[in-house]
Amino acid sequence: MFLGFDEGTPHIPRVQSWGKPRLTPHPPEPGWGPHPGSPCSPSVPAAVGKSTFLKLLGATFPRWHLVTEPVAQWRKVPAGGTAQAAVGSANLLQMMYQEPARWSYTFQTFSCISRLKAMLEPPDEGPPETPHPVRVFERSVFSDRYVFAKNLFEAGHLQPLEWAIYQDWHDFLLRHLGPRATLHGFLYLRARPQTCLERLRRRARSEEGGIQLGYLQQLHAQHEHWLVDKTTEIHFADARSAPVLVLDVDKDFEHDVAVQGVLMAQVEAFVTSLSADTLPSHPNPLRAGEGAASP
Ligand SMILES: Nc1ncnc2c1ncn2[C@@H]1O[C@H](COP(=O)(O)OP(=O)(O)O)[C@@H](O)[C@H]1O
Ligand SMILES: Nc1nc2c(ncn2[C@H]2C[C@H](O)[C@@H](COP(=O)(O)O)O2)c(=O)[nH]1
Repeated sequence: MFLGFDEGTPHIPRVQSWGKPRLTPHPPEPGWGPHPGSPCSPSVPAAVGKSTFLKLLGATFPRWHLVTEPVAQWRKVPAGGTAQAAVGSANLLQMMYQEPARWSYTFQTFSCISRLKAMLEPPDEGPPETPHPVRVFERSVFSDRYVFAKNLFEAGHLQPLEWAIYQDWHDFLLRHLGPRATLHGFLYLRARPQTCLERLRRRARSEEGGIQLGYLQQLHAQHEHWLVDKTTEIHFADARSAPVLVLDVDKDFEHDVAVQGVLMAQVEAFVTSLSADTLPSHPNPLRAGEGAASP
């Protein structure tokens, strides 16, 4: 997940999501993803519990703007020149899992662009007295590149030429978007690959029936290299230096109010520290009545 503060909206931080979620704040700088007032995003392997976690964030911090992953778009891409998704649509997620060597590059272009669109979309206008103080993205353009695309390349599903082209346009777009594509912090929802596999089986999404533990282990390792060991080469200074909050979600937080309280308090403290570090003149984005549930 990525966290950020909303760009252009004073007093709004942003965050990104994980493996799949992220956070960012948006004022002079963009991104919860990468910057204060820009977004943040959670980063997580598949089926770690991002969506469940985002719902909890939404219930605890109702004024935060949460941006979910556009997985529905990937399952129904308008195809054959028709704009009617119901007639003539392609399930790109399924195609990528069934024939990764053929469809991985196409998938990564579509997923990355759909993530960028979500990031650049201004948050819904609320009443002026209740601006969104924080934006959280379920996953980001950084997970797209430094987890999924990198992993597909290393697994041999992206050809060296495809990987080079992907990185070229990814660099170009992010450099030109500058602060608009920045995230202020990352939430890393960490669980054992075996736990993710159990949750993935429980979710039972038809396209994911063939996913094996080995694939989730690869995604887990990519997250660890990027966010914990810091051995992945990150080509953007803001993303490289953005703070990371590692949250242990291996335990069942879905049905445990005490664990939920602890997690929400950790996120609240992290976002507060982001605002202080990255937005010196930025008022505390967490206002009365918006605190996390007590542990
Ligand atoms: N902490 C948790 N403990 C137990 N089950 C969970 C937890 N988080 C999610 N789940 C369950 O695991 C499945 C996948 O969760 P979901 O939030 O959809 O994952 P993601 O969005 O990361 O793919 C769902 O059935 C959900 O109810
Ligand atoms: N090859 C890629 N697959 C991706 C990417 N982002 C997400 N995904 C897959 C993983 C899941 O099967 C599904 C939705 O994710 P959940 O987080 O809900 O488990 O999409 C990507 O960039 N590349």
